[in-house]
Amino acid sequence: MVLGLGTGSTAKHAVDRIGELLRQGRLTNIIGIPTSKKTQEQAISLGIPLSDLDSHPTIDLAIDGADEVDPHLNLVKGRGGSLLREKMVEGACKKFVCIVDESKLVKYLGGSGLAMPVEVVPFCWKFTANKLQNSFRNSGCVAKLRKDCKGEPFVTDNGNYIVDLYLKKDIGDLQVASDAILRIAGVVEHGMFLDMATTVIVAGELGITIKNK
Ligand SMILES: O=C[C@H](O)[C@H](O)[C@H](O)COP(=O)(O)O
Repeated sequence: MVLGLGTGSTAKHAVDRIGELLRQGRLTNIIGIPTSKKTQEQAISLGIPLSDLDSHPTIDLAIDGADEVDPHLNLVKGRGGSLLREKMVEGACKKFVCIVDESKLVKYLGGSGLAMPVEVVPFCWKFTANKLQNSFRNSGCVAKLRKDCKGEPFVTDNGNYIVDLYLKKDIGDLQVASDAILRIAGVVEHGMFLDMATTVIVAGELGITIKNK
């Protein structure tokens, strides 16, 4: 089985568990495809055999977290900065299981008021950020360059920057918004994962809910 290994505080538990099952001999014959350098390091430390999309262009199952989930199981991802590799790996999956707690459920993407990440090339990032902000001005969009803890631009695993979009209102048709973002030269990828999750597992006060596509 080829397994996409997600990134973030939630996915970390899943990767730990996969490592544990392997060690106990309860899981055999798996290959992991990590979605970030951090997950790659974690998987190596757990002895999980790894490969990549070049060698395994079809993935059986990916497990990952998300930042927002809308009622149609569309997601926002990338507040940890790993959206590009996640989108490549999870876009190549037969099944994509997303695990969240109920604080991640939103009425519409961007509805948490938190960042909607867009990965951009560093070259003239302000130009790209302005284009992004203008594209969504009707939704009260503010575009900000993400900084690291030293106040320097946050650099992704791919050597790019992240521009976070903060929205005051619904951006409307998500596919139209996605196409508009991807048409801007300088944009590499955005954190909206539309129609990609096949299952979302939601942990809440009253237990676990499983939502299937
Ligand atoms: O870039 C980060 C990933 O998209 C994460 O999967 C997402 O931010 C959710 O992370 P967490 O499980 O830590 O809330």
